[in-house]
Amino acid sequence: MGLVAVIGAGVMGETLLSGLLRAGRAPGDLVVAERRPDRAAELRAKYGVEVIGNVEAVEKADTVVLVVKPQDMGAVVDEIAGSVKPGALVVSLAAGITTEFLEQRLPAGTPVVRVMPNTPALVDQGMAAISAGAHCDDEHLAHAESLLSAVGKVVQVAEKHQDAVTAISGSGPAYIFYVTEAMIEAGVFLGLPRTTATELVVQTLYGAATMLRETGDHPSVLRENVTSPGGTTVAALRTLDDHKVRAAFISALEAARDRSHELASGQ
Ligand SMILES: NC(=O)C1=CN([C@@H]2O[C@H](COP(=O)(O)OP(=O)(O)OC[C@H]3O[C@@H](n4cnc5c(N)ncnc54)[C@H](O)[C@@H]3O)[C@@H](O)[C@H]2O)C=CC1
Ligand SMILES: O=C(O)[C@@H]1CCC=N1
Repeated sequence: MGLVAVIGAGVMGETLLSGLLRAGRAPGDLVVAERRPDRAAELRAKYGVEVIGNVEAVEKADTVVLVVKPQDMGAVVDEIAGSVKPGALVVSLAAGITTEFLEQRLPAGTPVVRVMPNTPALVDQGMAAISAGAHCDDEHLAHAESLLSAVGKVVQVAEKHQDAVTAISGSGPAYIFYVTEAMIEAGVFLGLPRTTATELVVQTLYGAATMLRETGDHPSVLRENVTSPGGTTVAALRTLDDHKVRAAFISALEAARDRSHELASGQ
């Protein structure tokens, strides 16, 4: 894999950087480029990594990982294109940005992998989907996979599915945190102390997620097991249906999918 350059170290860039270090990669095997000087200093102090300019980082990197916002991607790629080492792999973690967008701006034949990660990578429980660009071989894909598997699961998907993946697992943690907040507020409304409500909700989510993963049972089966006839759960679920929560989820994820698609055009 050689030297890895992380270009853009905000939330997602730091998540990947910290995961690679946790997985045993030496700080000397990584360089970071970050536009904000205060952030650069923070990362240098926290991780002992070299933080340098975009071009300088790319010049020496065998793998270039782009983690800037989709809206900044065109400017960054135009800046670094002339400095990418022949044979270096370019990996993009940006929502919406296609491999074609990058290939058109990079030297002809540059291998590009598009990745959609998510923030649970911070606790090594990430979910990343990867797609090959036009000049990628199996070795390039394996290389990108090994980078992301340091912080969680990795699946390969056809690039046409990446906007849907972004809507589901890329943005997904936010929906879960939103539901968590709503359940905690409901607990407070029902008179529970906030700390108690929080502990109940977080452990319930963790337990339910663990059941889904460990039993492999369909969520409908697991939900039915909680839903006693004429009981409390069915009363709550009926109210959720009255408020069209299931339909709202479908519309919400459709909006995220569409927004991901729009981001490709720099909007
Ligand atoms: N936050 C998330 O949950 C996820 C984010 N992503 C993708 O990761 C990318 C970054 O997102 P976040 O980390 O959330 O954003 P962010 O705003 O926290 O980080 C972006 C970083 O790039 C830096 N930057 C901007 N222009 C630069 C330049 N020209 N040179 C060097 N550094 C530059 C910024 O200073 C900032 O620190 C986006 O493309 C996003 O679609 C993908 C999946 C999940
Ligand atoms: O909200 C966003 O655009 C990024 C991509 C997926 C998660 N966060």
